[in-house]
Amino acid sequence: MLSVQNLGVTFTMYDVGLTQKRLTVIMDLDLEVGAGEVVAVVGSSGSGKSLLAHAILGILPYNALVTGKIVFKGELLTPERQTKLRGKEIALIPQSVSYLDPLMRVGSQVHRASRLSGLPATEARGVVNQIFERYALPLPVKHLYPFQLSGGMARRVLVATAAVGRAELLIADEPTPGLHIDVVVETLNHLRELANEGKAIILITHDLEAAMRVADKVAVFYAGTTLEVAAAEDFTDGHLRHPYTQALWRSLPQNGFIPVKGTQPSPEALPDGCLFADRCPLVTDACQKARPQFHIVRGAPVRCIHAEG
Ligand SMILES: Nc1ncnc2c1ncn2[C@@H]1O[C@H](COP(=O)(O)OP(=O)(O)OP(=O)(O)O)[C@@H](O)[C@H]1O
Ligand code: NI
Repeated sequence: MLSVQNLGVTFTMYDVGLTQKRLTVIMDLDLEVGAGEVVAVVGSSGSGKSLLAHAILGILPYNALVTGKIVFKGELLTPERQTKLRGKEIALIPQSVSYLDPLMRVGSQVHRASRLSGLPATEARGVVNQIFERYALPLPVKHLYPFQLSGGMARRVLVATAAVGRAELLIADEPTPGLHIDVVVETLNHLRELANEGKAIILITHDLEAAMRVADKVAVFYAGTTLEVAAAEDFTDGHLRHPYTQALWRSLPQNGFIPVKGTQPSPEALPDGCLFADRCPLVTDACQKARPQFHIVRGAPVRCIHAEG
C-alpha cells in the first residue's frame, strides 16, 4: 500500500549573521507497508520517526526539502495528493489529546472526522455511535471536552477519531510515555485489530517490546535512516542482522538489560561511513569509508557490510 523509497528530509535554517545552514535529518530511508500489516518504526529520540510520519502526511514545516519517492497505492504521493488524501485515506493517530480541539466536545470531533473522511451526513451519526461502542466509550462521553477524559479514554478517543473514517493507512505516533501498561496494551490491540480488518498501520514507538507485541515487521531507525527491517519473529529466533538491532534486543530487561554504549550521532555531525560505526563491536576500516547500502540478508534488508546469510 505504501512504499517509501530513498526518502531524504533536509531543513534549511539561518544561523547567526544570516548564514544559511542545511541540516539533513533523514537520508536514504526505505520502508514498505502492506494492507493488513502493522509495521513498527523503532528508534531513539531524534532518529527521525515523527518526521517520517509528517513526510508521508505532507505536514512538514515549510523549510523542509523532501527528496526521494513516496508511493501510495501504486501512485506517487505528490503534495496535491497528500492534501487530498490526508484525513481521508491516510490518517494520523496523534501522540496526545493536545491534538484534539480543546473547546469542542468529543462526540463532535469524532463526527467531524467522519465527515472529513467522506462519510455522508446521513451515515455519520450511526457510524459515530458504533465507533463509541466499539471502543468501549459510553455515549455520555460524547458530551465531554478533551480535558475531562481519563488517560485511557483519551487514547480510545484518538484511535476512534482515526478509525471512524475510511482511511486505509493509519499512522500512530507513539502514545505519550507514562501511560498505564493496560492502556498501552489496549491501544496496541486496537491497532492490531484494525490491521486484521485490512488496514495498513505504521506504529511509531521507542518501545521495542510494545512493537513486538503487535507488529509484523520492525523497522529500526538510527540517525535518520533505517538500519534493518526485521520480521517480528527474527527477534525471538535470534535472526537479527544488524549489530544495533541485536544491541537493542539485549538492552531489554528480560535479555540482560545490557545498555548500548555511546550515543547516536547528531544530524550536525554525521560520519561518512556507517552511522553506527563508533558504537559497533564489529567495526572495521571498511565501515568508516562509505555508508553501507541496504542489501538483503536472510530475506530482509539490512545496512551492514558484516551482515551475512
Ligand atoms: N523543524 C525542524 N528544523 C530542524 N530540525 C528539526 C526540525 N524538526 C525536527 N528536527 C530534527 O530532526 C531530527 C529527527 O526528529 P524527529 O522528531 O523525527 O525524531 P523522533 O525520532 O520522532 O524523536 P522522538 O522519539 O523524540 O519523538 C531531530 O534531530 C530533530 O532535532
Ligand atoms: Ni517523534
